Amino acid sequence: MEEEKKLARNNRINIRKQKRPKVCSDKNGDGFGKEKKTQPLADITNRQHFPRLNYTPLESCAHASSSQSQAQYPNLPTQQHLQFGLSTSNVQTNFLLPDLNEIPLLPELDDVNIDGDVAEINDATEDEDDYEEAELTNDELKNRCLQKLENLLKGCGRTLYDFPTMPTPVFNEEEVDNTNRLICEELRYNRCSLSKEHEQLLVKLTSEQKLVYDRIIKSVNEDKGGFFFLYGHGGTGKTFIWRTLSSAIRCKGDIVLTVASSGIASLLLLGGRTSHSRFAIPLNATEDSTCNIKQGTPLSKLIVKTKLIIWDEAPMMHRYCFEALDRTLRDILRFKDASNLDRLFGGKTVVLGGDFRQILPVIPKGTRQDIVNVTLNSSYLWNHCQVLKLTKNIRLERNQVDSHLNDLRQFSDWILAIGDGMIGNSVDGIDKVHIPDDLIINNCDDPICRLWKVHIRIF
Ligand SMILES: Nc1ncnc2c1ncn2[C@@H]1O[C@H](COP(=O)(O)OP(=O)(O)OP(=O)(O)O)[C@@H](O)[C@H]1O
Repeated sequence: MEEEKKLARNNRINIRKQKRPKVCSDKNGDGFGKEKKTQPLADITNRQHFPRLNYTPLESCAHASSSQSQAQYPNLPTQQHLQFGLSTSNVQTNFLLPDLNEIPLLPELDDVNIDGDVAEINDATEDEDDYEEAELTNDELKNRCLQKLENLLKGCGRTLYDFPTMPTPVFNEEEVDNTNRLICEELRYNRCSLSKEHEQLLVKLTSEQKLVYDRIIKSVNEDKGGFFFLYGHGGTGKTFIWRTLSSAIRCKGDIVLTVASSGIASLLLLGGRTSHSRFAIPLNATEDSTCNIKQGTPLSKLIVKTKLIIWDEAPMMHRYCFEALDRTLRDILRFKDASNLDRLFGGKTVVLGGDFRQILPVIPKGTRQDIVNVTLNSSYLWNHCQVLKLTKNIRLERNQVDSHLNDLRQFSDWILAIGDGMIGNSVDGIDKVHIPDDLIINNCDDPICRLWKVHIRIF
């Protein structure tokens, strides 16, 4: 027993000390004992399957292939399972990239694609790789691979520039920050299917929806910033426009942040979050509050890269929340361009949406005046806001077969008229609205049961 433990300990030590793999497999996978050949990087990257590969850090390849070969060839000494070597003192270029074709033990390549789960194969890189699923072009994939190698080498006090035959990565500000989990999450969408979705949604837009879409997309494309409010009552297609806008931008590999004032509303948005959670808005925002986002953090980098911010159900939020976001974006984005300090939301395109007839901010025991004072349109921001309107209730129009369509139309018009202050008399500051008889449940023993039956009948 002691002997076995000693042997195992020696094996581990030998593996760690090993500066380069002593053996590797050949094309047939059974050629242990041959020296590893040096291959130019281009031979490897130009192979047909390469674009489908998720890049895998060297340690992962070594780990994955090593454990699989152990499963297949249990009788081989442990060292012979290690197929790649990366020494802290002596890195050989021919070991930097796994020779994927020539190592059949490196698991099924079809499983290791850009949508795949290297992380599942390799526990060691689970945290690191599970967000690296953004769709990449061949060049981006190659560059990421090289960036990762460069980072690994830097950890060893070396650099790819030490190896003249190796290509070098491009690191620049606009480059995808693949260590930023927040950015990677926002780039994870399937661009191809989003592009198709966008085409389908775009042709369906009504003329007033198309006008709204064009205004916002123009602002995003020109990158000059803009502050919009999309005003439309229920069923006019606000969510439909959010989907069209976000698919248009995301299918190009750009970032849209979709938030809503409430958790339930955020569920209707693809990638939606609550605004408090996404922008770290203080729970009790005051007149001078800023969001809890520090310069240089992953969240601030995500915001810098964002093309469009969509904020649904905005009217129910206290105006201090929007003002806090405005101050924070100016502060973050002034480092990109000093003039952003003087621009609304730091020059980002921000679209809020909702209906002021619906829920307004809740002020405990507040008067009407208190509530009006804290709504968005009492903010300094509102003076700079471009209000876009949707008026046609598409939800109703799509239900033309519904035998209760007329009832629904009447009810919808009546509710809107109340919201617009067209119905009701003001007596001593209190508005009184007459409810039509057909909407009142009279003479009933069990009103809740009756209401339930009526509700089911109509909807
Ligand atoms: N141009 C369109 N073509 C086809 N269907 C549409 C169109 N616009 C909206 N719809 C449909 O109408 C319904 C209502 O739209 P949507 O949910 O976007 O409205 P909304 O303004 O967000 O409503 P609410 O405020 O109640 O959430 C949805 O089923 C949506 O798919």
